[in-house]
Amino acid sequence: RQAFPGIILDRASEILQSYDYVVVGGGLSGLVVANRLSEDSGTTVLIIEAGGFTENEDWVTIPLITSSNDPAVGHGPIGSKYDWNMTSIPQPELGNRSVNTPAGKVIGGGTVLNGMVFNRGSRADYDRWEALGNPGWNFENLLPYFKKSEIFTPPDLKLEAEGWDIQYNPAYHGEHGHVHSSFAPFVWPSTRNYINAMKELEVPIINDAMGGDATGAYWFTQSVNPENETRSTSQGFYDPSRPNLHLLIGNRVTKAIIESGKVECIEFSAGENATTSSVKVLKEAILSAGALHTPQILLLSGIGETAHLSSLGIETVVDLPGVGANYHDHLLLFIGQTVNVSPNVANFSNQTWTSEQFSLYESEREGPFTTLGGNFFAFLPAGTFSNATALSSAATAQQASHYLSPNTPPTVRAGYEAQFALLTSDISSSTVAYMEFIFGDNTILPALHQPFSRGTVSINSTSPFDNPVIDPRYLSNPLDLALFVAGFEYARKIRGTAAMQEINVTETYPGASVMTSEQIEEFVRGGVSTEHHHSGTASMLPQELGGVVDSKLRLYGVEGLRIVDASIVPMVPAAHLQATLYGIAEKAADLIKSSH
Ligand SMILES: Cc1cc2nc3c(=O)[nH]c(=O)nc-3n(C[C@H](O)[C@H](O)[C@H](O)COP(=O)(O)OP(=O)(O)OC[C@H]3O[C@@H](n4cnc5c(N)ncnc54)[C@H](O)[C@@H]3O)c2cc1C
Repeated sequence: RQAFPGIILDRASEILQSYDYVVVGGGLSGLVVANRLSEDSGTTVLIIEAGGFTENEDWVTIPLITSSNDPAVGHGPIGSKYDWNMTSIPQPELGNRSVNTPAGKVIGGGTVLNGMVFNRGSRADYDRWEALGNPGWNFENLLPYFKKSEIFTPPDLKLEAEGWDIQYNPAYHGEHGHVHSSFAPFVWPSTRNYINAMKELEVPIINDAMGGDATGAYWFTQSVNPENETRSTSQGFYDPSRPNLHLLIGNRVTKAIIESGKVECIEFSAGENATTSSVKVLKEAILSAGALHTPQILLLSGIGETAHLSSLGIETVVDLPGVGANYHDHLLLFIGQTVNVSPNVANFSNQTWTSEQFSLYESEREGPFTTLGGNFFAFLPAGTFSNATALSSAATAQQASHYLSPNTPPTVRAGYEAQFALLTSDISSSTVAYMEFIFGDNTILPALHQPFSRGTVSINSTSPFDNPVIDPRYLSNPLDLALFVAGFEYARKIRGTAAMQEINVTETYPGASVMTSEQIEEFVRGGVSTEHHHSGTASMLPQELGGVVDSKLRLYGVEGLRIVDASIVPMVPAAHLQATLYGIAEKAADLIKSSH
């Protein structure tokens, strides 16, 4: 082979001895960073990814199938060979349930598994990052990067002809990026009732929520390529024609070797019994293994809290107590319902109808197979769906870090206190959303978007082939449970509106057996699951606040090592995470380029 064939490599022996940049993980963030760094043909870049490529199976690419777990339409990639198939440790506040925590083990990472909701949070969600000590990390500064990543397509005129009033503002969108954002060409008829229900409840309808005004109800885009109505992933950022970009698949990074405070090499291996190889880093290594694996790699490299490292016999290279701390996530709750309007998702139980719709998708790229089951969601401030005054008093009465794990390091505690102050004061804000309400025909799912609880990702083995220990400590702060109870009750209020009653929206699960606050609490504990927005496990924060990276995403204490993935997010925004991460990775690439 030539020295730089620009190919996908599946054997360690084929790679060069050294690269300017080694990117760990070819998921969402890793592929964006690798793309931008390799734009300069004189710069050499290697990506090392544990998984491989998909074969563009229907269950990965067709929006309805891939985002569904409805046996009538088929199962998506969760639980498949493209998933790491991990679970959390038992969660005491969830009745000791372990929660499934799917994560992409594939080129494209989570973007191959995800539900394709593509939206951004409110201005205030991002401005908080700057307030926590990260200069330049605010909405205004991020917007150009959000736009840079995106290939936006306006709604099809057909939707307007059908009477759907979908507005957009071109100033908030980009057209020259590599991930598609588009509106599904099909809208379930019940959406009209949802929209009217929101109006009835005086929830603002936002014309285009991508511009930082995102508290209210709105149409959202999907990461779907409108030309063929198939999933658009971060693989769009992978350019195989570049000879200076190498991609090694099927290999797991086992650790970073640090000498005299600088990254020297990245070690990797194809399997537990395979040999370990290493590649020299000339400029920087970028960890983009995701919020569940990046802390594992750091800990295996001797970067973390000394007490944790020494309990496993790992020598400390950098004592950084924030590694694996500040874990937080959005949680959601399934509540079942039926609607009486035609068609609705219950039609999928009719095989003939489903086959007809599938044929329509195959021939015209139209119909319900182009959607995720819903196109219009609400992101609401606490004051809209709960008694914000009571919640605010309860938060104010709390000692900020009382509900953290007792062995939380002091710097992490201090960082949480700063976040807690923001979470508490924003309960009364009208521009910060605390819960999302996902609408579909068979459910209204409340999802917690400003969690007060914090957990950890750690390790209990020195083998890089063992899974990390995921302890989200879901609902460990009782304010999260209180928010859920209010969210559950608000979902009933939505169902009770005249607009929803026009189509007889009826709760089928849990139904009348769950009425009191205590019963709702029990239902929440038994039912919540992850919305897959794991964040914060290597937070961008000042070191005295438990930070792992600085505002240029450089790891404290090591030269030439940056982190670019969901683990740097210090406080998760009230939005599904991918659109935010695409923007972060774009900004990170510029930060890296400007320092060399
Ligand atoms: C089931 C599911 C549904 C979701 N739904 C939505 C949604 O609808 N909308 C939305 O906005 N977001 C959604 N998300 C979230 C979003 O996809 C993730 O937040 C995002 O993919 C995280 O990006 P990342 O770069 O941090 O990590 P990832 O995209 O997870 O990439 C990490 C990559 O690193 C690789 N890796 C890990 N460890 C190693 C190692 N040791 N060596 C080599 N490679 C390694 C992994 O295989 C993976 O490819 C969903 C996620 C999931 C899992």
